[in-house]
Amino acid sequence: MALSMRPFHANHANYEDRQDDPLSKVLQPPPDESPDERARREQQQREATRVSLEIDEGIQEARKMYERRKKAVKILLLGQAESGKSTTLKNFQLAFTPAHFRNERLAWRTIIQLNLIRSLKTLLEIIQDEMESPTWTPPPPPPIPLSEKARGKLPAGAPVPTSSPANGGGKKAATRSIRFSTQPPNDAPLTDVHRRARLRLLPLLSIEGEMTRQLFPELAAGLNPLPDVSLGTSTPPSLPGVKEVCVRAGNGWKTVLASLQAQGEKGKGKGNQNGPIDELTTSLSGCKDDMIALWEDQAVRAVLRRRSVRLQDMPGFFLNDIARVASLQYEPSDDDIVRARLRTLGVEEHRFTMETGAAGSEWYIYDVGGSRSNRPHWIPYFDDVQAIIFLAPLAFNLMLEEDSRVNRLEDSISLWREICGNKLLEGATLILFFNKMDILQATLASGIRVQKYVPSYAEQPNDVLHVVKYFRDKFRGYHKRLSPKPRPFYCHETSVVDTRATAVILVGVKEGILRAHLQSVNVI
Ligand SMILES: Nc1nc2c(ncn2[C@@H]2O[C@H](COP(=O)(O)OP(=O)(O)OP(=O)(O)O)[C@@H](O)[C@H]2O)c(=O)[nH]1
Ligand SMILES: [Mg+2]
Repeated sequence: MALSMRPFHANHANYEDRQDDPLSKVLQPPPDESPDERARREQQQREATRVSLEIDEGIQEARKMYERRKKAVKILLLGQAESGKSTTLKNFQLAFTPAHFRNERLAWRTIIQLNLIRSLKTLLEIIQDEMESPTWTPPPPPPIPLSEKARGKLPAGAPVPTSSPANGGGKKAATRSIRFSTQPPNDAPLTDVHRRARLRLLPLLSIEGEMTRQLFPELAAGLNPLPDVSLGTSTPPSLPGVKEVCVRAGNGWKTVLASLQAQGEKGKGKGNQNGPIDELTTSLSGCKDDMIALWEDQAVRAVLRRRSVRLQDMPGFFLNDIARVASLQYEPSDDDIVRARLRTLGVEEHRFTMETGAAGSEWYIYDVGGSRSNRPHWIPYFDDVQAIIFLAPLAFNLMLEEDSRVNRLEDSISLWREICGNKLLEGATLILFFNKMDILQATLASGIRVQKYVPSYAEQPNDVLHVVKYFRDKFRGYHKRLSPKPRPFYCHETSVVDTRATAVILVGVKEGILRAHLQSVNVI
């Protein structure tokens, strides 16, 4: 298009000399052109010139972008789903582009509220399951104090929590802000009070479902949007249901959130209607006391213990922060944003112009979806990255969410082997993060033995020091054996939800990558 317009503009000066050029001939004004026709033709020529210049500028801009990208440092974050890639990215943003990070606070508020409801949903499902289990029989209602009966304050048959100092007395216990169970933790049964609290909280789940549908329509339909194949080779497809808030590559969800927010503002302008975002906040706030009571309840805790469920290790866990997150004035802290869970799908490119450190330098960080169906989408990014940060939580006792037959650590190791041996990546620096060290620590402290899951670990001490050393040696061995060319092995133990400790590690990582990059382009 730009080419065909050139004769009007850039080559106009030698127009007369081009009488033999067939294109010029076609473009010659007709000999009997009227003044009106001439004016129209000249107007068209001016318009064509303007468009042509615009296209030229666009090409220039694209060329500059390309050059900038070629010179920039490019990092790929890899690892299985839930390994902490997006959380590491947020740490990068917080450390090196804090202003940009904090600009997105409002968008994260909704995601965190949805995270909270997700954990609540799991809790309610467990409570329901417990109550429906054949061994559960509703305990007889505790005796109603005669004085209460006589005053006729309670409906017939209503269960009345026991009056005790622990729950603030019988009268107070009938309100929502009670502690439901007062018996010793291990014998406390679930009662009708729990069932009713659960029923009161159920509407929150519908609101969450509706919100998720609006934010991520294709996911809410329960479809797996990407084919399920491993890195390079095909495996039988599996369609895991979407169980949490997801984000497609790109920043689409932030735009949708902004428009939902605007919808709310418009509603307010008209003096009545709340938008969906305000509705979510108001509903959460209305359910706050019930949520706190249920989560802090001894009988509920006993059920979780019996079933060995540690909700606090699940992604996007905010049940310990209900009072804050479910308040009307909630504003996420930096830590909240870092801990928020938003599953990545596909590959997201994030451009950084450093605000601190090597200020002004350009970095591109690619954050990828880590579940098996996402992995084929990583490959196009392999031939142009300087460094890979590979996240491998030492989750020796957990299975993949998308395939409950596959051990997470085993999956991480086979992925690491593929990355180490990949020819396209032979020039890239590989940096290994043993992430979620806090969870490893808690797992080992709870008495779970590595040997049970990894028989070759044998009788070595079941502590962090030995476990880390054992697996570091394994990862180092594959790195050495499979790398097409020798390269240094870097390994860090991280808990990337700890932003302060992570910032220190990232500064070192950033400097190392920058040095290697400058060396490769012969600047130093
Ligand atoms: N306790 C703890 N939680 C972590 C750590 N790193 C990440 N998380 C949490 O784990 C969850 C998953 O982290 P993400 O960063 O979203 O994982 P991801 O690798 O991007 O996952 P995909 O996008 O599905 O590939 C989030 O809720 C994080 O807050 C850690 O070191 N310790
Ligand atoms: Mg992610």
